[in-house]
Amino acid sequence: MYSVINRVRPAHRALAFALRFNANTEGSSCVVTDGRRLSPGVSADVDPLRATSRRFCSRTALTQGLLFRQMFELESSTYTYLLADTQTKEAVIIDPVLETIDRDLKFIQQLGLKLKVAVNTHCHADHITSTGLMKKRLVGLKSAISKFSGASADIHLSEGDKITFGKQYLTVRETPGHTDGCVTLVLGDQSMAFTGDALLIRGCGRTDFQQGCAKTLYQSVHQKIFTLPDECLIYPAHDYLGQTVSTVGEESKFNPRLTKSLEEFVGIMNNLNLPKPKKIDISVPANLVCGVHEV
Ligand SMILES: N[C@@H](CCC(=O)N[C@@H](CSS)C(=O)NCC(=O)O)C(=O)O
Repeated sequence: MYSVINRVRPAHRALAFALRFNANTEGSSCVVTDGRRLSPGVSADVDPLRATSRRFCSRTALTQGLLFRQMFELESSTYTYLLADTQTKEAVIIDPVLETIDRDLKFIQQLGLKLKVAVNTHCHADHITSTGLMKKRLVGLKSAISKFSGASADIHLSEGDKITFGKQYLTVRETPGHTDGCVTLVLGDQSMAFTGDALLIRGCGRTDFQQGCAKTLYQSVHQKIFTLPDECLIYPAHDYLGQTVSTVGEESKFNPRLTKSLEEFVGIMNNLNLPKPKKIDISVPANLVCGVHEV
């Protein structure tokens, strides 16, 4: 971990430390960003140039018997989540990244967890999943992804499926639009939702490749995420501004894209003009085979 942090720019290093040491605690944590340009339709409420002094809520759910960790991968700004039952030690990892496999496996080993399932919220375009390699390193680990993703996995998920670990479980809600195979994973007591790229904090996943469809995404978010309790914590697959967590209540009130009408939303999404992810041409083919393409 230290060697990774030492190779990066000072602002990134500070962000990594802030996320490692301050996230997942009660109250709020100070995080730092590197002044990225905001995408069209993304709120300027979080000014990246002034974000060094901003504080972001990082409260976690208080579900009894749940261990929860949010981990960050710097290059793709991806969040990986680890959830475990504190009694049985059975665990699930969400959206693990190839570059951070050693960190994640070391952490799992240190905490004495039995990792049952590695689940991807969708076939990622910007980074390669570590799921396939993790399966090679952890006997009995199963991979899971939506049946609509087109990707190979041990478990193909569909609406209403439950991923259990000890007394805890995640329920699958299909939330297509960024890709056909996007799912949101909701903790059993509906206190947390892992939204992948469907809903980001004050943003959402782009809809300009991999079967993306703005109208479908709008309907997914409104029907499958905004119908969760207002207090439900939102944990996305990415954040580019140092934000760590939001809630259904906040996003349904303040999300600059998804509070618009369907027509306005489609207009915003069709005019984002974002450069394509740098690693898309290697990530997608690799993620279609659990990240082990030509490995
Ligand atoms: N610069 C990054 C890619 C950034 C990006 O396109 N992010 C995606 C999610 S990963 S496919 C996205 O949906 N962004 C939404 C937005 O509004 O920014 C790279 O080169 O990898």
